[in-house]
Amino acid sequence: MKSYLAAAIQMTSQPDLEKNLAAAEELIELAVGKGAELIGLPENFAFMGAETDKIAQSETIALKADKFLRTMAQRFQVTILGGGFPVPVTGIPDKAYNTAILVDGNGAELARYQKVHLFDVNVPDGNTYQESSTVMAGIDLPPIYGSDSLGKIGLSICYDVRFPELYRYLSQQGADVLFVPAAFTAFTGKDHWKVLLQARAIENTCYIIAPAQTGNNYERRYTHGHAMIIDPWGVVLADAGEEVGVAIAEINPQRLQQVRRQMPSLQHRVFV
Ligand SMILES: O=C(O)CNC(=O)[C@H](CS)NC(=O)CCC(=O)C(=O)O
Repeated sequence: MKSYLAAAIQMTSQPDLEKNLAAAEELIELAVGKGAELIGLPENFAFMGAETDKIAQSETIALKADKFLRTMAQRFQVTILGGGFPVPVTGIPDKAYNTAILVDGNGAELARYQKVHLFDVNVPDGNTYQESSTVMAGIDLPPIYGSDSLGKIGLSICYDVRFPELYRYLSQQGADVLFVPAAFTAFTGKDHWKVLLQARAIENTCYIIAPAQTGNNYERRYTHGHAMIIDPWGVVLADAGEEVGVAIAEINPQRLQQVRRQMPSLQHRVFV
């Protein structure tokens, strides 16, 4: 593993696939221009809109998002995480998996994860979130991709961040870098987002790359923003604020080793 720059992209995706992919392309280009070699796009990067619209278009979204990620990774010779887009479930027409994929500079898929924890929560922001009405929950623990140059990369999506056992599993498998692409609500995000991410970084002594949605995506849906990269000590290295943009920071294996020497808590686990 070498030192390199990673990017957490922040966007305001809307119910418009082509528009979102065009915006994502610009932001990827911006990140590449700044030297990023590992780039994450947020949950719902390709489409963010009413659940019924999303499911109606899921076949097209799945095909185009997949192709887009491969094309971008190849064109810019970088590794890209597509932080969550709907992939239809065979035989069940009204359901899709909320899927994240990691692709390399050859356009090859390295890892795939289907979101396990679904956001069925009545947030006091005027919205009821019932993700399970259109999303099929994944049943498998997330994968880790071991890259010689970028380190061991673990996947997760958004609401998963509230379930520390998932990240404990990933760190036990040797993860160095944990992706948490999200579309956190503005309401929960203001109090929970940064704290949860820092906790996952500190307790697992891993880097966290957390791409995010921000602003008013559609109707009454407001997302929190603050795409960020956090180091294994819990220090926020970069924070995209609330505007569309990119948070960029160095992923450094020496820093990982240093923190793991200074705080060897992973070696002191008793139960899991
Ligand atoms: O809002 C939308 O339209 C799109 N959102 C999403 O796709 C997903 C599932 S509904 N959002 C979350 O998981 C938010 C979690 C969260 O905010 C928390 O854990 O507090």
